[in-house]
Amino acid sequence: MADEAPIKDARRRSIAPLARLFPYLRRYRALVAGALVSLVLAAATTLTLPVAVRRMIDHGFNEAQAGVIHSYFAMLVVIAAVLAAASALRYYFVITIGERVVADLRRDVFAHVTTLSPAFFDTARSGEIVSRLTADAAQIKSVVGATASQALRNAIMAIGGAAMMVVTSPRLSLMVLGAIPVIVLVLVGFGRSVRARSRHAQDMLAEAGAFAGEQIVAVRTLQAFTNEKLVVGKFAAAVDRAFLAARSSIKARAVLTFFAIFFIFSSVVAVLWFGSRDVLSGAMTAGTLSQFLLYAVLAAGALGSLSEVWGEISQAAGAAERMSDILEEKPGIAAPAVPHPLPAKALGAVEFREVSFAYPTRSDRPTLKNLSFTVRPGETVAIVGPSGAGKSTVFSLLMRFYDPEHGAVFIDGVDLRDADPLEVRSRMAVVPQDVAIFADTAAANIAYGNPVASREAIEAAARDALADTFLRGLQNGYDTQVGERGITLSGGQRQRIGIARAILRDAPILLLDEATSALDAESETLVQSALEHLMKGRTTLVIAHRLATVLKADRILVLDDGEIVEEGTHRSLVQKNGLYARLARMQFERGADAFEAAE
Ligand SMILES: Nc1ncnc2c1ncn2[C@@H]1O[C@H](COP(=O)(O)OP(=O)(O)OP(=O)(O)O)[C@@H](O)[C@H]1O
Repeated sequence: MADEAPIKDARRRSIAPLARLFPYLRRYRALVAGALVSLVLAAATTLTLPVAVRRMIDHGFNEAQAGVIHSYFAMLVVIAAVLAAASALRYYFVITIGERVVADLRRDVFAHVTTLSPAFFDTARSGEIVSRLTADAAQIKSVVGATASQALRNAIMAIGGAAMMVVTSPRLSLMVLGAIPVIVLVLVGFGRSVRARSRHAQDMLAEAGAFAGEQIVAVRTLQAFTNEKLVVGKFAAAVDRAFLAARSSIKARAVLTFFAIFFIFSSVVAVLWFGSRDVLSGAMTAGTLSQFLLYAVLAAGALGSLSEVWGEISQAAGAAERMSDILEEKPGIAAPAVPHPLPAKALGAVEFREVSFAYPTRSDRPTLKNLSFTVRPGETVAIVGPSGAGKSTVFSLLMRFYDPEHGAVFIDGVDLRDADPLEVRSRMAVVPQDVAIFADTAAANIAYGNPVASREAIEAAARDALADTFLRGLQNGYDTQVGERGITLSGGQRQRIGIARAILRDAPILLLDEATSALDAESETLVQSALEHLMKGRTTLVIAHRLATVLKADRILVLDDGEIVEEGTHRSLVQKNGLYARLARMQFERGADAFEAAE
């Protein structure tokens, strides 16, 4: 690990990551060709101007050749028209390419992020990933869309200008040539420091963005704990750090610009000084000196802007690298080359065989220890245990969000590691404790369980989940916007949406994580009835927090510290008077009467 950092640093300094964009550019060959043609045309037209100027100075300004000067001006107008058209086309092609490429890149990065396993998200901050999709992508867009073409135009102008300088006066050109190594050295030296600083600035900005994102998502908690001042202070400090980092990068760039322009123009002045002596001695015409000077100014200006543009290009290289880092992130969980198909007719049998597991972020502490149990098709098994016992982890392994370290998990006799995770998950429907509601219509939220479901199917699922009545009561019924920027649903309503989603998914295995938050009696009855409907004919694993649920379960597994410590029915476990009996007395207080009755 230790020697990896310098390699990465060396790689970071280069603009090589931009090469990752070539496959995207290749898709739009016609646009790229159009951009290149108009670019070269614009540069070539500009390069003809000094010749026209020399001719006007040497031949134009005397009475005898008044006709010639008219035709020269007419030609200049034509050149201006070509230059204008070529520049406009270049703008169109180049900006379109930039937008197109970045749209593709954004889509690919987002698509890739959705394939990454939860282990990646355990350590990555979602705000940072969003910043890759927005800030970094915007930076790449400006480079692909404008800076790259500016760089190319300046390169053409610099090379073309230099070539024309040699053509115009080889002697003066030689002098300029002497100055170039000095200039290049300065540019390269400062360029490095500018890039390092701007990368740092970008990192700082991403950090501030991630912090703000986190707080905004949790704004209710933030306000409830009246931590506005604290949080604003922290954000202000983060923004200030980003500003200071940006200022240091700007300073370095300003210094770079000073040296670039000073060196380049002072060498032009020196050349002019020598050239003027040649004109005085008659070795050169005034027009030729003007032509040489104009080429020198064009070439020098182009070099100067190249140095500026270079900073932006390397910034974008940093952005491209961060985006490709995400693209290169291999999903920890992937289908094998030849996935073992699950039986065509799903049974819904589940088995954990000697499963041991530790989260990658806490590899020293096993969360599940040698866990073995089976669930027969159609059976309802409740998992009960103290907080942190590993109940949710069992679900995560079953959905193959993580792989066990030892042992294996089977569905219908197939080891999950041999199957395609998409197929495995498509056999399951999950109702989590906290149902995620997306900013969309109520109908679309239910259809998340099966995006191709018909409107009738959605409404039928809502009826079965006992959500139909309250949905119809909303302002626009099923088409009411819910979630962010829409109406907020109550806990019980969210759960029933979650249940409707699971009904629509119609999967043979059902994973229920009962909400711990207390619903009022009426909501609870509704949710319970909806669940009963959902569980019919399916294998159900339920993390149980309610007496009604454990009473109905065929079997109860009692989990403690990653191990099954007891197993049986409510009655047998209460009689055993072990951990379950203790938990039941504490957890099921609300249903105390029923509890007594069941005993
Ligand atoms: N993504 C994660 N990374 C690291 N550790 C985790 C992760 N998720 C859970 N844990 C840890 O694993 C242990 C088991 O967690 P799990 O969520 O499975 O417990 P649980 O029985 O479902 O608890 P609760 O009833 O409180 O939800 C806990 O100690 C928890 O801190």
